[in-house]
Amino acid sequence: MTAALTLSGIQVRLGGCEVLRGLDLELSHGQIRALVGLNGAGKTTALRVALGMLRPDAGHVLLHGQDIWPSPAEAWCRVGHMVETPAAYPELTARANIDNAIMLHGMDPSGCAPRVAQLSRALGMEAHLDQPVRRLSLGTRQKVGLISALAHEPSVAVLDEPTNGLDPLAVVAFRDELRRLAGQGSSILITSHHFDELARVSDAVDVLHHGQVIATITPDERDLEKVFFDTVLAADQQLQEI
Ligand SMILES: Nc1ncnc2c1ncn2[C@@H]1O[C@H](COP(=O)(O)OP(=O)(O)OP(=O)(O)O)[C@@H](O)[C@H]1O
Repeated sequence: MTAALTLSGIQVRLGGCEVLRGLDLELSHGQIRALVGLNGAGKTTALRVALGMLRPDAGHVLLHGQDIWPSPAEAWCRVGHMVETPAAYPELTARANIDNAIMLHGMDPSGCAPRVAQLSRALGMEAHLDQPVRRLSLGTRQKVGLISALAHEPSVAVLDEPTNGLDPLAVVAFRDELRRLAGQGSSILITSHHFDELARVSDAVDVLHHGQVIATITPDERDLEKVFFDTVLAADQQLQEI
């Protein structure tokens, strides 16, 4: 079966630095896959490439088997995403921001209203839907971003540090939501620094180090945090010996 999302041989140079150095990654149907790595490892850059927000210097990005270039905006619209700015228009209400995102995905906001209501309830966001985003706390803005990314039940979702700033109740609700989406066949790529959370929700965790995937861990088999540190330390040791 064709993968939902494939990144192959991705190379990116930014500001004279090699940020991604031949990154390969495959997201299967119904899979929750995570990218972990130290600050600056290239996680956000990889997601931006996956979404067609950044053109790689080399390599290919395939969405459901089709190269996303030369129409990256189309691919971007087909994928649920939250990378960098959770809610784009601070003067608009949370609901208007969410509706804008739904329209960006080519859907009718009224058709997605029940789903927005369900996600808002689950994430504890109902009371804030009609407030301007500029008045919302950081965690509440994050919820706006998550609802915007998931309201249209995307076949592929790409989420950068989705649980940042969420309260514990919202973290649990978000985890349930990811599992529900994956159970329906959606594929989800996330980044996070929260290993406990990743161990609970991910099917596979890729360790990104200096722009390359150096290991893939199945979290239910092993202590994720320990394997991460061992893998990164061993890679650095090898580099020093060269
Ligand atoms: N526009 C840019 N110009 C130059 N360098 C950049 C640019 N964007 C990112 N970088 C560099 O690319 C590297 C990877 O950044 P990226 O944001 O992808 O890392 P990350 O793994 O997401 O980090 P973090 O865990 O801190 O979020 C960093 O060294 C960063 O400084």
